[in-house]
This record gives sequence, structure tokens and C-alpha cells, in this order.
Amino acid sequence: MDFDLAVIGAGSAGLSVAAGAAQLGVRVALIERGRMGGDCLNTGCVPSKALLAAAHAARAVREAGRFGVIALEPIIDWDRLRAHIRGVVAAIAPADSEARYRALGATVLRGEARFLDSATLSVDGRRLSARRFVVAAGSRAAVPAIPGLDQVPCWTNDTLFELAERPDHLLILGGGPVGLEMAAAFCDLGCAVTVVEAARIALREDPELAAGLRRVLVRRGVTIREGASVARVASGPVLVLSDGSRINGSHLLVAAGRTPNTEALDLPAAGIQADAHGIVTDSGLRSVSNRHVYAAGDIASPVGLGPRAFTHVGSYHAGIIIRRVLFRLPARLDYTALPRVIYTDPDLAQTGLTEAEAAAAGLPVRILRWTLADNDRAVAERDTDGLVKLVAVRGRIVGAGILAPQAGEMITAWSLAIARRTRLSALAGLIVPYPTRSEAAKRAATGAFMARLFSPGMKSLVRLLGRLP
Ligand SMILES: Cc1cc2nc3c(=O)[nH]c(=O)nc-3n(C[C@H](O)[C@H](O)[C@H](O)COP(=O)(O)OP(=O)(O)OC[C@H]3O[C@@H](n4cnc5c(N)ncnc54)[C@H](O)[C@@H]3O)c2cc1C
Ligand SMILES: NC(=O)c1ccc[n+]([C@@H]2O[C@H](COP(=O)([O-])OP(=O)(O)OC[C@H]3O[C@@H](n4cnc5c(N)ncnc54)[C@H](O)[C@@H]3O)[C@@H](O)[C@H]2O)c1
Repeated sequence: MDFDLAVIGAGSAGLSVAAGAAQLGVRVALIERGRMGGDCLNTGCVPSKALLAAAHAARAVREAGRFGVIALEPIIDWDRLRAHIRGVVAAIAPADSEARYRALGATVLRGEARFLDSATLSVDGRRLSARRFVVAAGSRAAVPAIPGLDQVPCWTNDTLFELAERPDHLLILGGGPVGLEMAAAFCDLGCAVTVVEAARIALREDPELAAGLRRVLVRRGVTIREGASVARVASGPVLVLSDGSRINGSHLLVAAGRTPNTEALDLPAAGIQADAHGIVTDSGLRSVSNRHVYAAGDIASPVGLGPRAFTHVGSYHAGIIIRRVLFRLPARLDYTALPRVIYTDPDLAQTGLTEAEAAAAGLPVRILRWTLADNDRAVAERDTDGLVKLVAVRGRIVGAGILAPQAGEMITAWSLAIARRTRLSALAGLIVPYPTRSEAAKRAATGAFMARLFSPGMKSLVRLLGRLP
């Protein structure tokens, strides 16, 4: 065997597996056909957050008047904005580079991997055998089969961040995390934006939190069409809906979900079962049909759990695979406290179960809320949109959803609370610094005890105790 482990794909998931394995002295091949770092570094998380940072700065200038700070409409220099995004990607790139992985001890092969049989790959014609394989080939933007869409120039996340032109009016097909983050960004940068969504925006998220986000985006000027069925796309671009209405724009971004990158791999040659969602695995990420193969990141579709397309999931998967393959431990996925964040400012962050998920599981759900309108820090900053919504079952927290600026920074504590099965009473007893938005979450937890604390029985008890010497 040429290698102990061959990792296909140098995105978040593949890089994490290769780094762990190489540092443990395993002979590991890391194979990448495109750019090191995959989607997250080049066409996903990193450029999108760099773009959002610029967009938030523009809005901060535009909205400074509410503090009595007089500012004019910001001027966006698109050349410098482009350079800013490239600069951020370049600053992070060394961590994902070929040089770094070679230095860690991995053999980095540039080329497209294809299975020849269950123990052999071809990498651009070169044969390579390995004892185990990790397929971490990721996903790409799914382009829906809408008549005319293939005839009209459109952006996906692959091309968007080149910012080839300033869109006067950006049409966005899809109101999931990509569509919403980019709607927030381009709107803040002064472009007209229309989101056209087949169902409702942020479909996976709690409807109450999604409604709060919708209100904010609409107030800022984003047009949102939900429940819209696009019958065809005409040049312009124009989205023609099935009710006959037409939505004209200057540019079109397709953000309608993901498709796993399975085609080039010739998975059947290695007997690896896959479906439209990715490689079918057990809950420890091993292929259900080839014991030597594991899947990680966006391309992994564990039975009963399904894919989760997040960078932090890719590295979590890597940890599971390292434990299983190298340490022979019975590691299994557990998404009980998996966080996710839509970075729209306010961010929509969720961990654990939503109210609907907990109710669907037949759990006796108790919902606790606190709105940012009742949070002193939010009031001081004149930014009171948002809500904390906790999902509790039998006195323990099982889910938390937060719509707030920097909610992504607030959610980790709630993941820990869920993972550790923390009691609401412990959360309500926490000392939280004043004034912070985190207080809103504590106040939500405290709400569980208010009625009992200030009940007539408790008043009688206090009266009685007051009579003691
Ligand atoms: C616009 C956008 C914003 C996002 N923002 C966030 C965010 O803020 N936070 C977050 O957690 N997630 C975010 N995501 C999701 C995140 O980017 C992905 O979940 C993550 O990058 C997936 O990592 P991966 O390693 O599974 O796949 P990828 O990053 O896609 O890497 C797979 C690699 O495999 C290579 N490859 C494919 N086939 C072959 C082959 N046959 N041979 C050799 N190489 C191959 C590809 O070239 C690619 O480099 C975002 C996604 C998008 C699109
Ligand atoms: N901040 C983050 O962590 C972040 C950011 C971006 C992306 N991501 C990851 O990438 C994944 C992909 O994001 P996404 O937003 O592209 O996909 P998505 O699947 O989450 O959302 C796509 C949306 O497009 C809609 N849609 C599909 N076909 C349509 C059509 N023909 N017309 C109108 N609407 C249509 C769907 O109803 C859905 O609401 C996410 O699920 C997430 O896991 C994460």
C-alpha cells in the first residue's frame, strides 16, 4: 500500500483529517483538484464574512445619524472592496496551504481523484493505493432546473466574490443562509436586492426568529418574495413567476442549496453507495457499503442525520474519523448541541432543537423568551431588534435561538449548556456582566422561575421568615 490514508479534497473537512493524521505519524495523501482550502476559504465563509464586514461598515456610516453623528451616504469603492476580500483570503490561505501540509508530513497531490477499485485511486492518471480513504470532496451550488436559467448569466458562490460588476439590482434565487447573508451584504452596500424564495426565508430556523430577521431586512430595503414559484428565467435577468408576474434585475445570484461533488469520483467502482444528498454513511461516518471508506464534510450523509454543510461540522467529522480509524474508538456523531449561524446582523443563531423540532419529538416543551427591546445594552445602542428564545424540557435546556447582533458569539455558551444538560436554575443563577446582550438570555432563563418566586405562597413564606428573631 502506498498510503495508510488517502484524503480526497483539501477543504475544511479534508484538511482537518489530514492535519490530524499527519501529526500522528500516519502516511497520508491529501488530494486536491482545485484550490487548497476549498469552499470555506475561497468561495464561502471567508470571502462572505469579509464582504459582510465591509457592508456592515457601510451601514454603520449610513445609520450613524441616530447617535447625532452626522455622516453622508457612504461611497463604496468596488476596486478596494475587491482588494479587501482578496487580502483577507490571502491572509488566511497559508494555514491551508500545500507548504503547511507538506511540513506537517502529508503528501499533497494536486489533481482529480477517481476510484479505480475499492483500494485504488487514480489521480490524474497516477495510481495510488491506500488502506483507508476519506472522501471530503465537498459540494457546489445546486442550479435548479428552471427553463431559461442555463441561458442567462448568473452568479453562484463560485463567481460572486470576484465582484466583477456592481449589481444595481441583485436578484437572489433562494432565501437560505447564502441568499440571506448576501441580501444583507449587497443591501448594505447600497444595491437594490430582491430575494425570491420558493418556501419561506430561513426555512430551517424558528419561524418567530425568521420573522424578526425578515422585518429587519425589509426595513433596510430588501424585497422578499416568499412562496414564489419561478416558472422561467429570461434575459435581463428577469424571473418570471408562475402567477405571470415578472421581477427584473441587473444580476442574478443562484443560492438554492448544494449538490455533493460525487460525479468525478466514480464511487460505484469502489462500491460506495451515494444518493442525491451525498455518501451514505453510518453514524460514525463510515460508508455503509465499503468498510475502508469514510466521508467527511458537506459530502457526508449519515443515515438518519443527513448532511450538515458547515465548516465546523467538517472539523467535527474529522475528529470522529481520526478517533475511529486511528484510535479504533467507537466514535459516533452527536448533533444534539450543533450550532449554526446566519450572519446577517442581526445574526440568527441556533443550537440544539427549535421549538418545532422539540414538539415533533413529542417532548413536553417550555418556551422562554426575552426580547432585545427590554435589554439595556440594545437600548443604549439603539439596536433593539431581536429575541432570545430558549427551548426547555423538564427544567433543562434543549435548544436556544438568538436573533441579535453578534448572536454567533453568544450561542456557544448555550451549546455548552445543552451538551452538559445544564439545568435552567443553574443558568438563571449565572452572574452575567452588565450591560450585555447576554443578559437577555439569562433573563429568558430566569423567566422560568418568576411565577413561582413571586407567588402568594412564596410571599407568605417570606412574611413568616420575617417574624423570626
Ligand atoms: C457563500 C457561503 C458561505 C458560507 N459561510 C459559512 C459560514 O459562515 N460558516 C460555516 O460554518 N459554513 C459556511 N459555509 C459552508 C462551508 O463553506 C462548507 O460547509 C465547507 O466549506 C465544506 O467543507 P468541505 O471540506 O466539506 O468541502 P469543500 O470546501 O467544498 O472542499 C472539497 C474540496 O474537494 C475538492 N474535490 C472535489 N472533488 C475532488 C476530486 N474528485 N478530486 C480531488 N479533489 C476534489 C474540491 O476542489 C474542494 O476543494 C458557507 C458556504 C457558502 C457557499
Ligand atoms: N453562516 C453559515 O454557516 C452559512 C452561510 C452560507 C451557507 N451555509 C451552508 O451552505 C448551505 C447552502 O446554503 P444555501 O442558502 O445555498 O442553501 P439552503 O438549502 O440552505 O437554502 C436554499 C433555499 O433556496 C430555496 N430554493 C430552492 N430552489 C428554489 C427555486 N427554484 N426557487 C426559489 N427558491 C428556491 C429553498 O427553498 C431554500 O430555502 C447551507 O445550508 C449551510 O449549511 C452556511
